[in-house]
Amino acid sequence: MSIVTQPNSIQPNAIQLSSIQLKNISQSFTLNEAKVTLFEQLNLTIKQGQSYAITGPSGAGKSSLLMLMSGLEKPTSGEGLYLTGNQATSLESLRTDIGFIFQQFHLLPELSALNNVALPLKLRGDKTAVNKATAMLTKVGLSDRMNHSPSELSGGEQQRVAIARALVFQPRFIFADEPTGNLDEKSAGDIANTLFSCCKENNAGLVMVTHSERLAQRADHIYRLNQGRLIQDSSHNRESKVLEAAYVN
Ligand SMILES: Nc1ncnc2c1ncn2[C@@H]1O[C@H](COP(=O)(O)OP(=O)(O)OP(=O)(O)O)[C@@H](O)[C@H]1O
Repeated sequence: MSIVTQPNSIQPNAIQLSSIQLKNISQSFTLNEAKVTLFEQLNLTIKQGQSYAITGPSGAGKSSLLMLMSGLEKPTSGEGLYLTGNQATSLESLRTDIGFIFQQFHLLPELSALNNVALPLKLRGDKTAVNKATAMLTKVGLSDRMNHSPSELSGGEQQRVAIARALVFQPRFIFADEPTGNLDEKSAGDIANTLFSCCKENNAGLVMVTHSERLAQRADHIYRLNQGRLIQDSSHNRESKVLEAAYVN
């Protein structure tokens, strides 16, 4: 194990950041007796504290890949590992440490925006759930919409509630499927700022599936999924040196 420290830092509380490792992952489906292979033998490591964009044509399998790396679905073959400190566990144990922003939001229709956002905290027994949810909704620009139900909100506003819900309990990893898909350019920029700043504040890993080249360019790493192959854009690598320095291997 090697520990790299920041200059002038005080030992020994090196931050132990987690990572997600996909090893030789393949995913295929049988549709009308025909086998459809999305990808084969794919390898990828996601580090806490880094941001990743996954781009590629519609139907390439980007959302499916996001579901696999977050442990919400299982691959046809291959292995997914969640590495924390010296421990390697299956991706199922990642569930309590992730915030997921779904393409279709998945907000609970009978709850207000405030209660949708407070829910993950309440489920964790946090007595300050409502205060934290209020602060998070204010951060995403919805301070005047807290008591509205999802059906009373526009698509873009529901998107922001979903983002607030994913960020509010400070998860180690955030997975976002088209997080700015329903937003105008100004709101998309604002939401991207919130996503990146919250991840930075909490040292969270961020993995986004997006068709927006502008959003992808803001990530530390860009991957393109096309015809079953995942290729890193090697001309684009903005890996955060500060976070890397604190990374424990
Ligand atoms: N559980 C499933 N059973 C059968 N086919 C599936 C399943 N999940 C995904 N697919 C198929 O896999 C393909 C890839 O879907 P996916 O949503 O991952 O693509 P995508 O790259 O995210 O597309 P988009 O950019 O349009 O959202 C699609 O043709 C989809 O119908």
